[in-house]
Amino acid sequence: MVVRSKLSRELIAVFLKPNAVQSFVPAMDRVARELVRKEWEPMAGREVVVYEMAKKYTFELACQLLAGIEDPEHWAGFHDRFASVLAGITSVPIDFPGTTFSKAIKDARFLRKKIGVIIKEGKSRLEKEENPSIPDLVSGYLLTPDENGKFRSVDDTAEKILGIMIGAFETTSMALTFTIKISRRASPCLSRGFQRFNFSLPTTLGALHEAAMEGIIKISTRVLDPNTQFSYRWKEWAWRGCRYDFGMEAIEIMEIAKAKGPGELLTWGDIQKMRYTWNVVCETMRLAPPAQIAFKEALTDFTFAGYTIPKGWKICWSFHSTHKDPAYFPNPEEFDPTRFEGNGPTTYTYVPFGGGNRMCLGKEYARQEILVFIYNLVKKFHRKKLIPNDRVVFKSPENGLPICLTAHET
Ligand code: HEM
Repeated sequence: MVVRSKLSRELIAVFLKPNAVQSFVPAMDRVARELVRKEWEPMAGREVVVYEMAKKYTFELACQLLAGIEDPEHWAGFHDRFASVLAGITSVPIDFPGTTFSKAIKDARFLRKKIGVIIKEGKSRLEKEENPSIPDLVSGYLLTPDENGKFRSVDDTAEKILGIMIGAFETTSMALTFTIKISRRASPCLSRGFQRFNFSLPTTLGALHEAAMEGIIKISTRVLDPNTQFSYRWKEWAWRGCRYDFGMEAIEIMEIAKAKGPGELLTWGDIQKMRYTWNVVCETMRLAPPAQIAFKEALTDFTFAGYTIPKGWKICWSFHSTHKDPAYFPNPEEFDPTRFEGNGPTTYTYVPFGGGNRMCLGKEYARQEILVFIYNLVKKFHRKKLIPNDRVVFKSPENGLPICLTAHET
């Protein structure tokens, strides 16, 4: 059993390794653009709920890129069932009609069956191919034998795929929702500046200047000189100067957008340029970790804060406590993405993806899908929170973070 789960981990690790998932960026962008066209643009000026937008996007990606589902639209109706299974994992385990746990069991059974059908289709397709490729995780499972040289059963594969889809979809949706909740809105001045100056250096500086004049931000006068070369250093100053109140991520996103031809999809190279945006997301996940705990096993006896933990005990590690420790994060309640500049936090102090040999395998996949979503949102729209202080109940905003989108003028 242990060997099998190790093998399974290796298989997922190969599929999700950073240089393998790089090729997913255009596909992620295509899905996001479709959502912009079909769902977000028609809602301009009306209420949209960020958590729902994020779930739809991450779920569609999980269907296409992990499970190899070709008609994610058909599957869209099932994402409540995924949410139900997730709720069951953290519920009181009483299997009695009407309980969350009991509903989760039923929904898991339903989904396993549905995934099973996809797997069977994948299997017959792979059997017909002479040199079958591995375009998704399902194919990976079906084509890789276990330690006894046997291929996995449909049920076993369905179980694994269901687990990964659930883990992948909820955490990422949560990270996206909180990023929109916590990070500041892009200032209308910034966007006016973008339009007026066609996104160039004077744009940025002009927009910053305008924002400073309107009292939205406070920045050094040196940054405001529109004749200065827009070097990395300037950008850094601008970033520090406006201190994320400004939605600085919008600047780098607009610069990427400006360099793209019409219809040209994002690439991994573009994702690499979104450094500030990723710092904003990292800082959001520090304050609101999407997965809040992890279980670890003590490999030796050890003493912590006066308590002796014997070898073999299971330990519940709270990411919140680690992330709010002022020894590692001065003014821990302050939202400050600059903490992630340079080498960033020291090892095991920033752990939204866990740590050690069971650390999240989907970290790079998650980074890409989060940045692609933010790129598409920020590039197209201003956003206004409709309930600015939407209360966080348990671990998500009570109302899912309703916002109003307004398309940038073109
Ligand atoms: C923001 C998004 C995500 C967060 C915050 C997150 C967080 C985590 C955490 C905390 C763990 C447990 C680590 C530990 O015990 O030390 C984990 C495990 C895992 N995650 Fe993620 N995750 C995210 C997205 C994803 C995605 C998108 C995928 C797949 C595409 C994924 C696949 C996995 C897998 C396979 C494991 C199990 C690793 C193992 O047990 O060996 N995760 N994740």
